[in-house]
Amino acid sequence: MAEDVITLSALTKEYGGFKAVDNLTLTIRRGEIFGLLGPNGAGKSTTILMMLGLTEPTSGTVRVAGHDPTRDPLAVKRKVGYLPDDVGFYDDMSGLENLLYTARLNGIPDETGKERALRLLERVGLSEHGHKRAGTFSRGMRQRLGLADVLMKQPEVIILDEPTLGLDPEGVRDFLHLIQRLSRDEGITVLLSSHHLHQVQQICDRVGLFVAGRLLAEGNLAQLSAQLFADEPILIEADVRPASEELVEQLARLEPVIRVERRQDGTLLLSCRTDAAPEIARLAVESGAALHRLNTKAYGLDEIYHRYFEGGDVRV
Ligand SMILES: Nc1ncnc2c1ncn2[C@@H]1O[C@H](COP(=O)(O)OP(=O)(O)OP(=O)(O)O)[C@@H](O)[C@H]1O
Repeated sequence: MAEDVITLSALTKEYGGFKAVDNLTLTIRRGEIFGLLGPNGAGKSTTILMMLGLTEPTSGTVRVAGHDPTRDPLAVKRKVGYLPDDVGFYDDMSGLENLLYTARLNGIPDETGKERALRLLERVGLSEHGHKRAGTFSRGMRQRLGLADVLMKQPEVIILDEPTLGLDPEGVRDFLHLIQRLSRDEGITVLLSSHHLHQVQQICDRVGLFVAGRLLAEGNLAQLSAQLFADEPILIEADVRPASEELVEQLARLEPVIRVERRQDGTLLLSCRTDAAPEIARLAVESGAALHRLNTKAYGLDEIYHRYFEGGDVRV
């Protein structure tokens, strides 16, 4: 069993009476890439700030790399690299000079610092640009330089807050794969916050879904679906033409049917407790409509995305 690197127990942060993070319990293991996923305002940044010792929990405990960030923020800072969504560099200095500056701030000897900086520039694909002023770097280059920067102190854990913000699709893909390679090659634990389910899912071993300060589910995609849709396990797509209002109402009244949704392409999507396909087919045909297609499908990424990230029906 792998060692736990980050442990959050009943962690809560209140601002006034408002709970930005509500009773969060979560464990992240060494070498894992964990995605902290949730729509804006879900409490991701607040959780990260508590892990870094930059804000104090109202209640509950945090341990990161063997330390309590509230009591010993410096010990955590030595072992944890943090990449905010917009990294600040000295724009008049070159990429390499920025990394050397970080080396000095972290008490790394010049010789070691230079070797490390050159190796990291190469790792993040910036060796050709190391001598250019950081101010001339594109958003994607800045993010890669930011990654090299947090790796200078050889952290055990890196925490990335919305690292793909503002990158184009190709930049997003390259950056995510770079994180994945670094984690695999160097055994670094990665915590990545994002509100892009599709992105997070590409590289994370596990994700935790946050909504309104609470962790609704965690695990890989199949586990998330199982937790989120436990009480409505069957999804049926029906292509019925025409699907009159009256038919939709009749379908919604069927005992196993929890909800009926009319999709943009005109098809119906029915969430059911049990497989109601025979009853759906019967009602459709009795209504005089043509039944073009009826199939059951598994809950997956799209359903999770639709419900929790597109302002769908959020049940907290
Ligand atoms: N210093 C603060 N004072 C009062 N409320 C705050 C403070 N910081 C955060 N909040 C509130 O706490 C909630 C969670 O914010 P947080 O920034 O952690 O969310 P997030 O998931 O990181 O979202 P985003 O992606 O928008 O940053 C929000 O409703 C926010 O307005």
